[in-house]
Amino acid sequence: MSHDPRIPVTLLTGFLGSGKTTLLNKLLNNPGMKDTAVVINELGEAGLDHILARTVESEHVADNTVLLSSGCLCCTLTNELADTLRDLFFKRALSAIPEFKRLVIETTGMADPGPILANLMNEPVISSTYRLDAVVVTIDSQYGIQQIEKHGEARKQAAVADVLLLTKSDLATPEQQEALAATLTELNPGATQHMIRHGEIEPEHLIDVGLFSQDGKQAQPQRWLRAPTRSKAGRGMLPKAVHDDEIVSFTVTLPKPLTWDQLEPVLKWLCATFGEQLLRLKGIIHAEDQPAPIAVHAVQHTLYPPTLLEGWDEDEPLTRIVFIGKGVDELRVRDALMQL
Ligand SMILES: Nc1nc2c(ncn2[C@@H]2O[C@H](COP(=O)(O)OP(=O)(O)OP(=O)(O)O)[C@@H](O)[C@H]2O)c(=O)[nH]1
Repeated sequence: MSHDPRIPVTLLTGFLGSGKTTLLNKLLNNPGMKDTAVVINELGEAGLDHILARTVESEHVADNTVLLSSGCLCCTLTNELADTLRDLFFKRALSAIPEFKRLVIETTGMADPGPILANLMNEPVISSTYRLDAVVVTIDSQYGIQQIEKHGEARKQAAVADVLLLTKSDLATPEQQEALAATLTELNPGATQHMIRHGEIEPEHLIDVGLFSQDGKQAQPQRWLRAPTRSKAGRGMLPKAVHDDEIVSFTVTLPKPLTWDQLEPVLKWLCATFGEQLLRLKGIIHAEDQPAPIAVHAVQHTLYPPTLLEGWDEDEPLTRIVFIGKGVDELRVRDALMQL
């Protein structure tokens, strides 16, 4: 287990028209974002030119911008995403393009983030050179609730987010804004929420918000996990019943330290059991056989190698594992973990 030198990736997604491109344009014009490579996935050829023109205002970014336009990253283009990321990495290594320090991937509005995340993390060359920093999701303040209710894609996007951006706040009433914030808190209590207009937000809220910051130092694991120190429901309380297709997010807090050797098989079993239903798993583990806390991460069937963190930044070390899934049986998960 070691610190992570890989290139951080921000996955920017959000429903059709929710403000992804507006946000990206603003971000890329921020001086703090100058060493950024960008992969943009648009459905169809239409609109590419104007996006290109708007996005690539700085030459630095122009060289490092790739457009994938013949399909959607989550369905037809998964290999192309892998090829593109590999290509960018090798060009960077050969100094054929300006050295970039981070990558932003903008998906189409109908993208299912699950397969994209799995692709990012499962392809060996990609996962050895890039690491997911955060999933940033834009949600239209006016129409977001309707879109989440009607479209599974919008719901999944919001559920896996680390950062939720409630866009177009100038177009929504205070009631709409409050209702959307409450809906999102219920769907994804662990994500941070920011209300924005015209894509304006400081990059520090979206970039390097994962486990490690740009200078290679550990960022804030607590912020990365975004799980309450104490489960709101309290230990031992029964979780709500869920429908098979409902996206749930819950945190399991373990009462005592354990060893990685004890925990790993159970996490692998959970990944194998829930597979595609498990959109994301993130955890900070108090392992008594390790000198410091460890961070774990899983997507669908895959559990990733754990990372050793620097130390606890809270008084009482506590194992917390966040599950985000569709139809994941919370009771079964708690049962399996509590038996440790
Ligand atoms: N009034 C207002 N309009 C906004 C705001 N943010 C974005 N828009 C407009 O909303 C429309 C859609 O924004 P885009 O940034 O293109 O949205 P997108 O998510 O990239 O759209 P797709 O690529 O189609 O999924 C554009 O006309 C933007 O100018 C905002 O804060 N306020």
